[in-house]
Amino acid sequence: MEQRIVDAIRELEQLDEQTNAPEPLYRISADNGQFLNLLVRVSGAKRVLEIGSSSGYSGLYLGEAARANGGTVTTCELSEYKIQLAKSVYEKAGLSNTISIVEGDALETLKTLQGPWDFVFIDAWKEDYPAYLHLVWPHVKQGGVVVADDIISAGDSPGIKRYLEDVRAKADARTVTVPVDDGVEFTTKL
Ligand SMILES: C[S@@+](CC[C@H](N)C(=O)[O-])C[C@H]1O[C@@H](n2cnc3c(N)ncnc32)[C@H](O)[C@@H]1O
Repeated sequence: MEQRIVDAIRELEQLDEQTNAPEPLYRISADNGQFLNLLVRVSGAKRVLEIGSSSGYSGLYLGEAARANGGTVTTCELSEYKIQLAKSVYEKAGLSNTISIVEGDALETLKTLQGPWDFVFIDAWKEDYPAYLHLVWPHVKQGGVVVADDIISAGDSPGIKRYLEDVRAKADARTVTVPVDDGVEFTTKL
């Protein structure tokens, strides 16, 4: 990975350790980041959507891979603090031409975004996961991928339970839980 992307990743890891940050970052782990980066690379995804940018940490892994594929990342966030933080992080990493932030409530902004999506990463509040699946699935291309985070760590939450029921009930999906870090649900559209 390019040094300035590695530096941006390290900077956010250090910020995450500070107890006086204005808002918790709730970032994925470095292992999960590497996993997402590899998934985007091997799938050749060019149109990547992320729901829940936070500080931009996961976006760095997604953006590096999407750019290698000649693609872009669209990422949704509603916290003003995190939007500004992510923007500066993408800039420092040299990824601001690759990653664009859609500001506002993703439950609304997603209705305005054009698919098709090759790759979708869902990592916002867990109770909204079923709604996100409902909103994005029609816009996921055939052979496209949806990855949802915290499937094991938040497995008791009603949102995650419902998400798993819904995704497993889809006739046009194949899906599996992968125990990387907090656990991700990896789904492809048939
Ligand atoms: C778990 S954090 C995302 C972490 C990020 N993917 C990472 O690993 O760096 C969830 C983020 O989703 C955002 N979020 C929650 N609900 C949202 C909504 N309805 N629209 C947009 N962003 C939302 C929160 O503000 C928070 O920053």
